[in-house]
Amino acid sequence: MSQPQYPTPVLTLNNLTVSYRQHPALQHISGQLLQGSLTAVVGPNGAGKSTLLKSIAGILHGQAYAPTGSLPPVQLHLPQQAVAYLPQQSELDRSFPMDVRDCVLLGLWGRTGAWGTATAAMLSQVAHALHTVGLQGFERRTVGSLSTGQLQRVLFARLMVQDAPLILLDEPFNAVDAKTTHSLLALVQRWHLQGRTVLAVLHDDAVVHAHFPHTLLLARTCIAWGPTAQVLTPDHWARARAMAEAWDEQAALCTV
Ligand SMILES: Nc1ncnc2c1ncn2[C@@H]1O[C@H](COP(=O)(O)OP(=O)(O)OP(=O)(O)O)[C@@H](O)[C@H]1O
Repeated sequence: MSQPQYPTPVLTLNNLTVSYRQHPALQHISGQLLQGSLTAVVGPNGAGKSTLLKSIAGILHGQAYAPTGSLPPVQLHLPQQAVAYLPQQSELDRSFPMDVRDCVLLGLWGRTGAWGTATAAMLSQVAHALHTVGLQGFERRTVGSLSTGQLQRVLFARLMVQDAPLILLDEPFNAVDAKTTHSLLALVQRWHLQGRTVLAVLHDDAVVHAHFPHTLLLARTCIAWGPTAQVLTPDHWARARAMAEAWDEQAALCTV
């Protein structure tokens, strides 16, 4: 008799709360990401979307905790190395003197080691990834000389070689033209079909409706999380915007 197939969680959030210097940025987020799911994270500016991704990627500069309960606030059911993270471009130092090939090779860091040499197989993986994103021949260009869209393609090539089961994308299509967005969305779709789990911060509801079956709507707390059509309703957005209007960046420090 065959066993029933239960969806496997790759990530559980247990009452995740994050504060930066005692100012809360996220509060009481609980839920699970199931293996192979494709989920958008949306919400007003300052809603805590990037904070959520950084908490999962393990690169948070704030404090993450669970105010109640004994479980860890972010429970990855995968090793941390199994998580690939694409930061917002504004967080990258483009003046760093690195060429495109080395930038993509960083995705293989775990296999080359800090001072390791890239093998012919690795270089061929890099060439293949650059070809897939339409940047063959760009290997020796410095990252600082690329347009925003070209750099985003390079970073997607890096994610490809990283070959991670959980992929976090922070505003992957920001300042990227429609043609590039279209080809990067095709890559996201391919990752989804390969069974990878993808969580992406997005600002364009039309893109979310068209390509992301699940959505988490954040306004420092969870407004709704589930099938996209049930989450992106006018009522939910009105609640999220009303909460955003009430945020006070100068509020007194939380001492609880
Ligand atoms: N390193 C930090 N130090 C102090 N406060 C921070 C830090 N990072 C974020 N914040 C604050 O936390 C809150 C949530 O920020 P976050 O960047 O996570 O929101 P977001 O939803 O990604 O916003 P946006 O849509 O504008 O990118 C904001 O009030 C922000 O100012």
